[in-house]
Amino acid sequence: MSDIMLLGDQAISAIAVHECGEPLQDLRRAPALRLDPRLADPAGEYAHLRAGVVDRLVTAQTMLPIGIRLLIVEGYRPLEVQADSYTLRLDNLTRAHPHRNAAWLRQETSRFVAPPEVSGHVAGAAVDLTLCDADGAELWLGSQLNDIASEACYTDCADLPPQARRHRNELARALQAVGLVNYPTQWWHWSYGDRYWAFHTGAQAARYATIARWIQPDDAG
Ligand SMILES: C[C@@H](N)C(=O)N[C@H](C)C(=O)O
Repeated sequence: MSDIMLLGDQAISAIAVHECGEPLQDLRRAPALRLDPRLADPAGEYAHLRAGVVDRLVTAQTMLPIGIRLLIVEGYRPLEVQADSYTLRLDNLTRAHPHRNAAWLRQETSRFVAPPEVSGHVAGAAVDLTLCDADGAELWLGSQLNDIASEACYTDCADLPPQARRHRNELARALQAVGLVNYPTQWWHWSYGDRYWAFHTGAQAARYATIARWIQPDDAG
């Protein structure tokens, strides 16, 4: 697991961003995709993603075996929410490793929580998702989504039940076919158009910049 390019690496923050201007789309109005409410916020921000990401997910779903669907858990995340969880994890790691320097702490924090300035969720570019059956029952992919307590969160974890491995492979095949990139410390985290995606695809720049605060159309006036 040591050769993973972490989100806190300078190679990621050095990548330019050329905002393409694509809007966020509300997945609650995209019936083709099933949305899981476990992280729902009152404004429905979690249910938003850039339109180009939504289109790709819809196509990816058609590439899954019959009877299996994507289950979307979290898309857009406000900057302040990302900043709070980054600071919380950094503080915990600093307490646990008081002799480590700032660079090491930043890298290790980013193993599971992105620095706010490079976060794909804050750009509407990253999505946490899993698989479900035709009735919406979640499939087992080897760990709970967002459970980072065991090695099973790593996408390539060797020690998985065969069916969980099969499901992970099916998810990866479909999402990679439409151009999404996985963060290898978390099998559920995929993105398109953010800096991490640009790094891995060789794109000259990321397509989606940070959206600090998403404003509902009704609030805009
Ligand atoms: C905190 C976890 N759910 C997550 O989203 N991690 C990624 C790497 C992020 O913070 O962007």
